[in-house]
Amino acid sequence: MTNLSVNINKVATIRNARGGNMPDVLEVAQNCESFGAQGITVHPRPDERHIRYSDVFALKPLIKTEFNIEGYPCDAFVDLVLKVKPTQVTLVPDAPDAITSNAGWDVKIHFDRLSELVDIFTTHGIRTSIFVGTDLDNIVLAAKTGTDRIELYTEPYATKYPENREEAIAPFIAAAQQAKSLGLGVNAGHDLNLDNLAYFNQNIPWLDEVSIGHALICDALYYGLKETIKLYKDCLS
Ligand SMILES: CC(=O)[C@@H](O)[C@H](O)COP(=O)(O)O
Ligand SMILES: NCC(=O)COP(=O)(O)O
Repeated sequence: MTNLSVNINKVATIRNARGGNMPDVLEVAQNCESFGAQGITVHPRPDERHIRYSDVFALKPLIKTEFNIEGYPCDAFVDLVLKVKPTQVTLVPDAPDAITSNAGWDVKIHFDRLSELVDIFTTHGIRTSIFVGTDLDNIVLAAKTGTDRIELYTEPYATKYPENREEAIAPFIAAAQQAKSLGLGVNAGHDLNLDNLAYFNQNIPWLDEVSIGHALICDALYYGLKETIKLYKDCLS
């Protein structure tokens, strides 16, 4: 079974628009769990334009499922993760001014730093995941860092899916097979939604986890959070 981790960044974006505490991201995270989400994902960025570092500390004692912190490993991020000790840290190579994540790591270029980070987090009992595209050699190098998992960057899949889903999924099946053969767990995320998720999951049945934020929070406007989480979990069953 593939776990659903709900990324609550967008909930914080709405809260931050008015400066108060509505919606309450802590309450929403707990609601997601009680409605069946198997994890909560946050992606704090240096400008704290959505999830704030203080939210991450406040969430930690409340999250009863898997807590996944994603982000670019600047010193402040590494310090945050080591203090909070989530279940999983996902290392993402996005620039501070990126609107959203737009690529996976080039592991060859960043191999030494990624290996060092994996070692540090592993020593502290935190599962590690490295955000990557579908290049097979890059996944071999990711495995050599000692990471537990990779997260496949699924934006190219989501973009191509409406025109040709067989072509869209092919490189992701190959990448996930490569990861599996190297003993890596496989996560996936970015732009997954109610249209494209079931097909992705059916074609990669050994997928461990998807983290979904933008589309899921938008769908919750129409269906409500409880029904939306059920609809996403139905895609993963
Ligand atoms: C790594 C990844 O794909 C997601 O964490 C994505 O970056 C979500 O962040 P936003 O909600 O800020 O777009
Ligand atoms: N890791 C991907 C994630 O957390 C959510 O991405 P998106 O669904 O907001 O595109």
